[in-house]
Amino acid sequence: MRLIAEDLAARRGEDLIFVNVSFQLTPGEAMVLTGRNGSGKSTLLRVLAGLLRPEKGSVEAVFRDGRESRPAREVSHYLGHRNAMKQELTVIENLGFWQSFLGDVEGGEGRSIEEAADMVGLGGITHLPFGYLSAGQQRRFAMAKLLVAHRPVWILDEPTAALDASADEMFAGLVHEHLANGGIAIAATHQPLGLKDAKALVMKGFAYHETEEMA
Ligand SMILES: Nc1ncnc2c1ncn2[C@@H]1O[C@H](COP(=O)(O)OP(=O)(O)OP(=O)(O)O)[C@@H](O)[C@H]1O
Repeated sequence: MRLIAEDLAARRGEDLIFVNVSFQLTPGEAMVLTGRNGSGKSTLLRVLAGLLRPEKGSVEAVFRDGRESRPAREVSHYLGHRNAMKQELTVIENLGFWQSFLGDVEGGEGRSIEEAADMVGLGGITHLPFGYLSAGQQRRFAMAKLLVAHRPVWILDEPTAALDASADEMFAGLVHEHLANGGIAIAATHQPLGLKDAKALVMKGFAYHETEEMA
């Protein structure tokens, strides 16, 4: 599978936020978005995830040498600033909802909820209401959402902001494993996240730099 974005432009309110964004990613590749506050990183990630309609352009997952394609959103996980979990439901209920709502994309299988909880370092507390947990624990369980359904593209908006170093390291491990298994990751992040060989896309509003290997 390849992820192909062609000539994307997006508008927020009256303003065009960016234009002419194109890139291609293949299995195992990652891309990091950088750029000053307000340059459009979150906006681009929301367009890729299908949460915002682009003003122009398309982003598609292409299979079988281009003979088949699907909108990127159908093969993507989106981890945004918010955790997207209900406070009054338990962790099992929250993750169970996402597991059945997202479903597995052909070619892989999601983990069980307990296995995903172990992988984010929080096995054994999935019976608790989400709202009882600390902010760091809540974020770790939001990350577990990526594991309970198989989706080859991970779209990550500041996934580890405000987390401690051990959570950074744990998440870098998850992303690394995802890439090693042929996944794709696109992230706006100031943390390295094990993405040192990632492509870089520098958002500059209307102008932006071509993708390039990060130094
Ligand atoms: N819902 C909205 N309505 C109108 N304008 C918006 C909306 N959301 C964001 N914007 C504007 O779009 C521009 C890009 O915002 P965006 O959140 O994509 O930037 P960013 O690069 O992710 O910033 P940061 O690094 O601060 O997270 C900003 O000028 C912002 O004010």
